[in-house]
Amino acid sequence: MMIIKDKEFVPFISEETIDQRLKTLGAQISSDFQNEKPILLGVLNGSFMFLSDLAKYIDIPAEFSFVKLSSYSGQSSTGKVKDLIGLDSDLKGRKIIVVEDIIDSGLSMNHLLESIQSREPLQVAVVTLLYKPDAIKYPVKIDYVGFEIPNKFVVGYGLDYDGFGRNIPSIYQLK
Ligand SMILES: O=P(O)(O)OC[C@H]1O[C@H](OP(=O)(O)OP(=O)(O)O)[C@H](O)[C@@H]1O
Ligand SMILES: Nc1nc2[nH]cnc2c(=O)[nH]1
Repeated sequence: MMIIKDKEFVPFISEETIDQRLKTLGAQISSDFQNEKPILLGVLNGSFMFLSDLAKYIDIPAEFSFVKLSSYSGQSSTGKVKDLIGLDSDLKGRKIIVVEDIIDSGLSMNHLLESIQSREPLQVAVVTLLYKPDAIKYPVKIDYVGFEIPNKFVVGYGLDYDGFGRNIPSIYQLK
């Protein structure tokens, strides 16, 4: 059991289980993108640990870059519109692999994909460590999923609760 601020969390996915899954994902991505020189685009803050560990199992030439979604700017039919900030790579004509820690409602990934598409990449694939199929409100085509999980709040391995818990090396679930 672990307490972060006012909430209790219980162990959910171990370091060993994550590591094994990342080995498989890395091998799949390496095989699918051989000779393609993809750009792996991590979405901060949550993806920092996932992308860093996954990168070690990617054994093809690839570039690595990070972006962040601003908290919001303006409104759209889907609610808050988030802008893509910090992009320092030219995506035009490139194969992009977007790397997220979690897809929950799908809102963030939908906004992200719209922003990325406007930069005219050749192809966009999505990899997420965690996916909550029961929480999805804005459907997303996901190419690689680490783990499908129930609709319960999780922390650790990059994911925070109110800013804390990102440095926990495994994943915990709200009790
Ligand atoms: O599918 P959704 O319902 O949109 O939720 C998923 C998003 O929520 C988290 O980001 P958050 O905004 O907490 O930022 P962080 O990565 O800095 O923790 C996560 O990293 C995803 O980007
Ligand atoms: N930490 C954390 N962030 C999220 N963002 C969307 N879903 C989640 C979740 O379950 N945990």
